[in-house]
This record gives sequence, C-alpha cells and structure tokens, in this order.
Amino acid sequence: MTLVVDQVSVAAGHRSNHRPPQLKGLPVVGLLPELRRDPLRFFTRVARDHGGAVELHFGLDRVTMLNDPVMIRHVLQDNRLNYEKSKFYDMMRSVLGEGIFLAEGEDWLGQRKTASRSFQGCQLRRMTDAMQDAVDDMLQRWQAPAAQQGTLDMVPEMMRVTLDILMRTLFSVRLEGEHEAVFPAMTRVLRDAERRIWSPFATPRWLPTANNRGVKEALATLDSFVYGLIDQRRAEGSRHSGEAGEGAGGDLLDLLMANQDGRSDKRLRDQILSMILAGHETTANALAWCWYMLSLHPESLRRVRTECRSVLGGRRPDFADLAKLTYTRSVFDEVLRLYPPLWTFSRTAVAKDRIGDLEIAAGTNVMLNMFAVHRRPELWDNPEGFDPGRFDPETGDPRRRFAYFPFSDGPRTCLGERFAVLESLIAISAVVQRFDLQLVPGQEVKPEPMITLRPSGLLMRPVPVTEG
Ligand code: HEM
Repeated sequence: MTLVVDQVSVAAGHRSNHRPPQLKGLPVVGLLPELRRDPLRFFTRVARDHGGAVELHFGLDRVTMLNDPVMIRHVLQDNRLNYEKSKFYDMMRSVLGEGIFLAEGEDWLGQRKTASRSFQGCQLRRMTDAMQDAVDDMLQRWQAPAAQQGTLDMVPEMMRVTLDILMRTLFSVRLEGEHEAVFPAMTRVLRDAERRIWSPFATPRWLPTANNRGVKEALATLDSFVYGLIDQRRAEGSRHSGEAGEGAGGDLLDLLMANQDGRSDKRLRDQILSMILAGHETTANALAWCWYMLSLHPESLRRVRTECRSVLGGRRPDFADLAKLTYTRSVFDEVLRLYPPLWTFSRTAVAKDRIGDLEIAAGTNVMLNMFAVHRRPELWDNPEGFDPGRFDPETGDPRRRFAYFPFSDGPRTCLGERFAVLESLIAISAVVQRFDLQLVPGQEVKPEPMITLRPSGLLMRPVPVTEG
C-alpha cells in the first residue's frame, strides 16, 4: 500500500493565505439535490476531484470538507480546542442531550474521565467472558434457522448482540425482549436526525405530523428503557459486581450514578443513552459489513477461519488470544476503511485559524468524511478494493494515521475503540468456527448513509461448518 500523505500536504507549506475552492451548485438549494441523490458517491467524488479542501454550499449552509490527513490532524489534534462539535449535532440533542457525545469543555472532560475507567485494559479483560456469553447465546439462537435452512436478517441480529454485550458489560443487565423495542426506536430517531441534518426545510418538531409523532414515541420508548435501568439499579443498590466479572466492583452505571453530584436524572439519562447509542449501533454495522465482505471474499473467510481455529481450536478465547488474531484484525480494519460505521462528522471553528496556507474563518463548519478520505486514490492503492493485507502489522504501510480514522483520533477519539475491537474479534472468531454465513442471492446490498452507515438489508443463511 502506498500512502501519499506528504504529497497531498505540500500545499500546507505555502505562505499566501487563501480560502478553499468553492462548489456552489444551483441557486438557493446549492448542492443539496446532488447530495440527496447519493451522499456517499457525492462526497467521494468531491474528495477525489477537489483534493485537500473544498467549500460546499448546501442551501444556506456552507461546509468546508477537509480531505488531507495533515488538515485532519490539525482539527482533531494539533488545534483541537478551536474546533467544537458543529450545529449539525444539535439534531441529535433530543436523544443525546448533555451526554459525553455532545458535551464540550470541562463538562466533557469530567464525563470522559469518569467513563474512561470502564474502558481500561483490566476492565476489558474482565468483560471478555460476558462478551463471549452474549455471542454464545446468539449462536444458540441460530441453531433453529440453521437446522431449517432459514435466513437471518444480519443488521438486527448484530444490533441485538452488540446491545446485549453492552448491557451485560457496562450496565450488568441481561436483555429479555427490550431490544425489540430499542432497535426500531433508535432507527427512527437516527433517520429523523439524518434527514434534518441535510434538509434545511424539514418540518419543525412541534408540528403534529405523523413523522414527528413517531419520533416522539420512539424517544419515549428509549426514555422508559433508560429510566427503567436507573430505577432498577436504585432498587438493587450500587456497587454491583455484575457480569463484568467477580470482584469487578462497580460497572459504568455505578460510576455514572456515583458522579451525579446531585444533578438531575435527565442528565444521567443523557449519559446512559449517549453510551448506548455510541456503543452498539456502530459495532453492529461494522460486524454486518464484515459478514457481507467475507461472503464476497471466500479466500479471506478461509484465512480467518484457519487462523481462529489454530489460535483457539474451538475453545473460549481469553483476552491474550485475541491479540494473536492478526489476519482477522486486518479484515476488520479493512471493513472499517470501506464502510466506516460513523462515516462523516463535523466541527465548527470557534476562532479564525490557519491550516498551512488555508484560511479558516471563525464559525466555519469543517467536515471530516471518513468514507471519502478512506477511498481517496492519492492516499490508497486500489481504494475501492477489499485488501486486508494493507493492514498487515508486518507488511502493511504504517503511515496511515489521519488518512484512516474510523474511530476519529486525538483527545476526543472514540472511547470505546478497544471495547469495539474486542467484542468484534470475539464475535467473528466464534461465528466463523461454527457457521458459514452465505449471502441470500438476489439482494442488492447498498450502504444506507444515516448518521451511521448500515447495509440497506442483509439476509444470510447460516450453514453449520464441520471441523477441519
Ligand atoms: C466499530 C465501532 C465504533 C466506531 C467505528 C466508533 C466510532 C466513533 C467515532 C468516529 C467517534 C467520534 C465522533 C465525533 O467526534 O463526532 C466516536 C466517539 C465515541 N464513541 Fe465510538 N465507535 C465505535 C464503537 C464504540 C463503542 C463500542 C463504544 C462504547 C461502548 C463507543 C463509545 C464512544 C464514545 C463515548 C464516544 C464519544 C467520545 C468523546 O466525545 O469523548 N464507541 N466513536
């Protein structure tokens, strides 16, 4: 793999200041019609044709898309205090409120410090068993469809297992049937937020339209789920050792409750819901894409299966085993390159700034679009091809930071990255040793760009595999 970071960034050495080139589109609506037709293709093309930085006009909004790793590093790391979450995140405020995802400044730092304690290596090590239990329950559920040559709808399947893992490890509860309400409710609010981000003419939330009523009901479902968790924990008392392992002490819910400092339950609800949303939908999409890609690339599937068998031989993995699954990990990394579950995000410049010779005015919305950057031909050989080898720790190119950032980067990088990788490796290694997931023919599987990037539909047939 060749990463041509330096050449792309040559412009940063010039002294003269300039604004990025502008793409204006049609009068009034700007590029909105093109964007709405196919957002992924649109942004990929813009990044390919216009390179490092380009200003895009969408109706009344202007967004500066940064596609150069040096510029991305500037925003996420070098001068990150100048870049706050943009106004587009406000569409998510009714769900995420004041939780970690939207918080800024001291409030964010405090929440980050508290929650980080649940994601330290020793905590993750303790969670391995609970993660494996949730995956085993899923494999058990798959026995019946496998015996009857039935099919699985992989997106809800993955949502269910990742939510189950999250609830067992961070909140010490087992889901009974609640995911069936939580999953459609999440989908509903995400779809609504996504529509509002790209549509300046969306109906106001207070109008009693069918959509607004549906979103309100979905929020009520999520609220009742989360307040139910809080009530249950209060009834049981804190210092829950939970399924995260004997002697694990408090789980994330205990930590959040202990740090409430007399603040409202609404704030606690925001923190919990932010973690649930950030933590299950993303990994579920990553895993769904993984099954899709492995079904299209049987040689990769064979190598993954061989590696998992040779490292684990059918037994439960322990924490140390997972580091040995290097090819499996490369497959996962490559899936995240092609289908980053959070495929784009944005920041707003607080004060004016300079990135090399590029002027950024105060108030500029900058967009970092992983989907497009991960496919720039200047940065990646064969950008559209599936090639896990580029992430091989021995032979792959290590100069990929900020050209590859599915978990973001810098101080505000994904808090759950190691958790996500751990649960994914556990799920992949367990599934490939037991089942072949075969794509049901005749489907057109397309990425559906909401806030997250889901496959539009993914039906697969679980076929048991025999040893050897
Ligand atoms: C493959 C799975 C995942 C991907 C691709 C992913 C990606 C990301 C990205 C790109 C961000 C930055 C968003 C922004 O700044 O606007 C983020 C933030 C975050 N993620 Fe993840 N994530 C994944 C899984 C998880 C999991 C499993 C958890 C928790 C269990 C989690 C918790 C968080 C939290 C709490 C934040 C906010 C961090 C902060 O603002 O300080 N994520 N994630």
